[in-house]
Amino acid sequence: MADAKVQYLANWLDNKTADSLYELFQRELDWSEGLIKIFGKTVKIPRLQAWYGDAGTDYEYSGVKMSPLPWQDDLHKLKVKCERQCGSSFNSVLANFYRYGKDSMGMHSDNEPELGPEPIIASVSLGEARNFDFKHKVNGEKFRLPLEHGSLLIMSGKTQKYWQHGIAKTKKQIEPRLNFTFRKIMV
Ligand SMILES: O=C(O)CCC(=O)C(=O)O
Ligand SMILES: [Fe+2]
Repeated sequence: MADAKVQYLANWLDNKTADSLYELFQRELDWSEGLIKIFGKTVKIPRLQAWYGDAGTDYEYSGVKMSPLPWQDDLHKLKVKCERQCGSSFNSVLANFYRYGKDSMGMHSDNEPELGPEPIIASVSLGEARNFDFKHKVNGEKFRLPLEHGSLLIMSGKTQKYWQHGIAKTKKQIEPRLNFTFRKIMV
């Protein structure tokens, strides 16, 4: 991919760990129906989500101000494992719970000013594999990458500047998927 730095590590978590975290995070995290503002109207987003992070890492997301919950222990351990892998530090995570095929995430870039000019984002996936779509903002080039159970995707460099990404809906009968995108918010 031109203008991007993307690394995909399949089976980054061994299967046993991935299976147990998949169960544990569904149970233990404080999932809620997120809200966003579209043209001044507040609407539910098509998935559940939860923000965890260090105190003070407030984040404005699609017009809605979010304050992080304090780290859950296992999530904090996963953060440390991502930090070791990436050689950089993270202070917050957006957790997403795609309950079924019609849950999705629209095309976007993680390019909020709080993330700095070339953010490193570490994205852990658990459960049903879902397609991660990339689209180049200038030439429209596309890539599709299924994010599998236990995988880690690292996006860095100019990826957010030049590419959008998202999770499309599917009509297939599928199991839930969890995703965790660890970020560093400049405070
Ligand atoms: O679920 C995914 O893999 C994508 C999540 C994402 O793009 C985000 O949280 O910004
Ligand atoms: Fe994203």
